[in-house]
Amino acid sequence: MTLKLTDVVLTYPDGDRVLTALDHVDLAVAPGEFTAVVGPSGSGKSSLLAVAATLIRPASGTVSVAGTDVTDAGQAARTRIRRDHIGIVFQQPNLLPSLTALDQLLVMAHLTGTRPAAAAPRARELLHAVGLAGKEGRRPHQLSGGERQRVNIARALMNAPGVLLVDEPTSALDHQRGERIVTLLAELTRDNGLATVMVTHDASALPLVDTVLTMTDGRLTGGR
Ligand SMILES: Nc1ncnc2c1ncn2[C@@H]1O[C@H](COP(=O)(O)OP(=O)(O)OP(=O)(O)O)[C@@H](O)[C@H]1O
Repeated sequence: MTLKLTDVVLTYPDGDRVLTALDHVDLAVAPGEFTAVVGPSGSGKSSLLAVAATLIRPASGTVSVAGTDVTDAGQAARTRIRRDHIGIVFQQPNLLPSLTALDQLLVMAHLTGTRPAAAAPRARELLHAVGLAGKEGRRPHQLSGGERQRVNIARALMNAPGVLLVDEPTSALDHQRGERIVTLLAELTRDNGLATVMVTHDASALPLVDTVLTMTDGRLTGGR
C-alpha cells in the first residue's frame, strides 16, 4: 500500500471538551487506485486529507506513506516526505500570479535542488499530459478556471509523488469542465501508478473512481 492509515484518531480542542474529527479511521490505497471520499459537511474529510498529507499528527494510530511509517517523524522529515512522495491539489488553484504555467512547475523542481534546464523537459511533458501543450508561457490570468486547475494538477505531479491528495477539485468549475478534470485525474492515477484520494461533493465523479468511501461523523465506511 502506498498510503495506509491505521486506527487513526484525530481530536481538536473544543472549549472544555474535545471534538473527535477522525474516529478510528482505517484507509489503505494501493498504487494506481483512485479513491473518492464523500460525506456531509463537517464529517472529517479535510481532516483526513490533512493527516494523510502529514500536515497534522493524529492523537493515536499510524500513518504510512510510500512504505515509511511517518507517524512520529519530526518536522523536517515530514517536509521531506511531502516534497518527495505526496502531491496535493486544493480546491482553488493557488498559483503564483506572476509566473507562467511552465515556471509554476519549475518552482517545484527547484525545491528539490533540480536546475530549471534539467527539469524543463518533465515540466513540458506534464503540461502536455494535462492538455496544456502550447500554453506553457501563459500566466494564471491568461488561463481559464479549468486550465488553472490543470496547471495545479501538473504541478502536484512534478516531483513524481506516489500519493496524490485532492480536495474538491471541481468545486470552482462547471459540470462539464469538472468531469474532464476528474477523468484526467483517473488517467493520471492509472498511468503513473498513483495512490489517489479525492474528497468530493460531486456525485458525477463517482463512476470514474475505483473505490468510494463515506465519512460520517469522523467514521470512514464503504469500499469495493
Ligand atoms: N482547526 C480546527 N479546530 C477545531 N475544530 C476543527 C478544526 N478543523 C476542523 N474542525 C472540526 O472538525 C470537524 C471535521 O472538519 P473537516 O473540515 O475535516 O470536515 P469536512 O468533512 O472536510 O467538511 P466540509 O465538507 O465542510 O469541508 C468539524 O466539526 C470541524 O468543525
